[in-house]
Amino acid sequence: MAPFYSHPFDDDKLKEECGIFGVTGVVDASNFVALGLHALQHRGQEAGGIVSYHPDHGFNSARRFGYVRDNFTKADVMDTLPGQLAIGHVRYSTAGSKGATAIRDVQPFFGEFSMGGCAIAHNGNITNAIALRRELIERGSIFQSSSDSECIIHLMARSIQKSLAERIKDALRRVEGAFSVVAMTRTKLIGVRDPLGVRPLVLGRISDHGWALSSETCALDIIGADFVREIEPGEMVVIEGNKVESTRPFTPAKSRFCIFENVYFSRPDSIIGGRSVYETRRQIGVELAREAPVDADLVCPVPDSGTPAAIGYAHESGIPFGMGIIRNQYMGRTFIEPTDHIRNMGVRLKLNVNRALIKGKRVILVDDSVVRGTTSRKIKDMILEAGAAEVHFRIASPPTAWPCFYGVDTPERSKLLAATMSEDEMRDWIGVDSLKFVSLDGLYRAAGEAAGRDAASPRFCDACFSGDYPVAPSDKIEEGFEMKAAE
Ligand SMILES: O=P(O)(O)OC[C@H]1O[C@H](OP(=O)(O)OP(=O)(O)O)[C@H](O)[C@@H]1O
Ligand SMILES: NC(=O)CC[C@H](N)C(=O)O
Ligand code: SF4
Ligand SMILES: [Mg+2]
Repeated sequence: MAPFYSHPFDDDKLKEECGIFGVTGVVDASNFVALGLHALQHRGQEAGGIVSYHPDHGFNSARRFGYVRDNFTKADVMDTLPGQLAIGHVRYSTAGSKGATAIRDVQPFFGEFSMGGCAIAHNGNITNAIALRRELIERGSIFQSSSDSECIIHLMARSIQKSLAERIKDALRRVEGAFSVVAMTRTKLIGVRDPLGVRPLVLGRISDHGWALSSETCALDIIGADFVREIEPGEMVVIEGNKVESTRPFTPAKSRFCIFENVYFSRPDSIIGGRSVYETRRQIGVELAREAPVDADLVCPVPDSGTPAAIGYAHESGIPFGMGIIRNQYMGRTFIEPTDHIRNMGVRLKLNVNRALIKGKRVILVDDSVVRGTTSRKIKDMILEAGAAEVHFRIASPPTAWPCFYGVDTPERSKLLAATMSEDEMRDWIGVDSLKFVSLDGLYRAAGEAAGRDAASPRFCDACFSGDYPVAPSDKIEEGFEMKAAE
């Protein structure tokens, strides 16, 4: 077991991933970044950081555990981040330390080079980070953190290229896995997406003088920026003044955007690949209703992430939609609790049954995913206890049977319910009258692929459902992870 990849929450369930944001050409850039990160908070709640540059004050940074709103709204912090160029990161760890344990793992990372400073914020996960770190340490690099992302800074330091942008290219050509990166030098804002474009990254325009790079379009909306376009898979943009220069540093590959962004990670008000995430989710519900109908009295979402799919299911089936489960908006995320006991309680604290609506009804519950099954089991107990006549689960993604190695912190394979049980066994284990998942083809149709999944050349990464990993997770294979056998 690699020491810097293990932590006490390793049995936890599927998580979001990081959010990255950067702006240039605006006064008080760090305040824009704070707003952008606040809009991306759903992608990472462990910690956040901002780096800014001002010609008189140089590079400054602030990194904090916890929410953006609790850290980057205070004058005593924001006053230390002057300048018209800034980037930021909200973290959900996939490598290195977890939770609020090591501030040195909180991004952006910064390096001082002969040609000036450079800060980097990374969303994704480097699948050869252990091998790279080993090699870099053997060759003299002194790591400051346990994060995979820090490899990028050290690879840049070893590059012989003359400009920082060229050094970033050199570094990222050695990196395997998933990366969307926002970086800054003294004068440039830089955005890069890995050749498969697994993680999102978009470009926005602020009035006629500024630019923004963001994980999702919802964070452009919050600062009133206009969405210009997506950074394309394998593309690097270097923004200086009013100029956006685009290059393709990597060997071209067919893009494989993460399909789970559509199901769960991205905010429903974001636009991905020209489609509204909300609409895709609603359409998954429509597909589910066609594939897995059931006679019932009420369709209820597991809020919030199951809501658009439940709306689609109700519409397509003609069964009334109702809020049978109410979410306490002030509850923190369940993931922060360290033990199973408290985590299980977390579901109770966060979600409560609307008894008056549920009593005596045959209820269809729609959730986005089943990972360990903890949530489904708790909710079923709550619904039955409130007097439901029947409980049917409909899930807006196929069974999650494989871990993600590209920027989402999934449990090891043996802890995934679908890795060890058939659909019927899962139904019995959760204890519901019926349990059905949308098919992979149905999910692709909902995401805009009318013909379903093209097995020879799938449009998305769907490895957590299919076991078809577009990039071999070499570190994990070295640790003993077994890939799915060829069919
Ligand atoms: O099968 P499990 O291991 O319980 O995991 C699946 C659940 O985890 C997520 O919800 P979560 O409670 O993490 O957060 P959410 O509020 O974003 O839906 C997801 O939306 C499912 O409801
Ligand atoms: N979820 C992410 O994108 C995480 C980025 C990086 N791998 C980290 O653990 O900090
Ligand atoms: S394995 Fe799943 S969660 Fe990870 S990138 Fe692929 S589709 Fe997304
Ligand atoms: Mg949920």
